[in-house]
Amino acid sequence: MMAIRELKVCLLGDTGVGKSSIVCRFVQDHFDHNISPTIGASFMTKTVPCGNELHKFLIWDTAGQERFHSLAPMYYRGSAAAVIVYDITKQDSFHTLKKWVKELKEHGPENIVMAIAGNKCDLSDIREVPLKDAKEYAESIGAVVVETSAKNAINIEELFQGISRQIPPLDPHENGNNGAIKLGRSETLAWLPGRPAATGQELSLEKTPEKSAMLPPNGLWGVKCTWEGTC
Ligand SMILES: Nc1nc2c(ncn2[C@@H]2O[C@H](COP(=O)(O)OP(=O)(O)OP(=O)(O)O)[C@@H](O)[C@H]2O)c(=O)[nH]1
Repeated sequence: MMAIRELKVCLLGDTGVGKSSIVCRFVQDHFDHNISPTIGASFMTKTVPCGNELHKFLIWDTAGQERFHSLAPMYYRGSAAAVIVYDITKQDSFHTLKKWVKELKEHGPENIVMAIAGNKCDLSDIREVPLKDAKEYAESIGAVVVETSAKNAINIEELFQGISRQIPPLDPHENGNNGAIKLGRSETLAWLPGRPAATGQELSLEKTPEKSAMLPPNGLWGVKCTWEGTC
């Protein structure tokens, strides 16, 4: 049995830190020296295995330029995870990262997984942000942290694997109060686009409309689950 989960992920951070380059490396294994600044946001997907599940990342790469800041809530709202990127050669970008974390804590989804990427680690000879500082900060906010290089394909897969590991697995054999949903053969949970579902909210099952399931206590963050095979 394999569950496919769609996980909305957004990338946030200063302009020029390498958000688009990270996504491009992860999805297409490609690096473009002349990549243009993002206008608004761009969208890509990639599916990776995680234990007994497949995680389909729905990746929203936001524009880092200040004039686009007000659009960000559209992308982090309903996200299962946020990748907040700074450039290890620019201390300012690390300050901006802290502002994003504050905004996420105040206005983002309650259970959002935060992953910090210190990008451009191929330029460590001109680094301004010590890895130790990033690790201490990440620990203080309970975030995953890794230094990456989109250019040299360092730790890009690991960054997304780190997110996957933080997403609690769904257990189709549990039910009710302890947090999972029992589904029959080939049943599909309704998609809850763009908003976390409330605790205990009822979901209709698309293929068996007479049945319903209760959401786990911590909500599902807009996750669509397709169970294949027999439960
Ligand atoms: N040396 C090095 N350069 C990188 C790396 N990642 C990105 N760059 C370069 O940094 C510049 C900005 O990269 P982008 O991916 O456009 O940055 P961004 O954060 O998406 O920028 P916005 O779209 O404006 O928010 C480009 O010239 C990239 O080629 C990296 O890992 N190492």
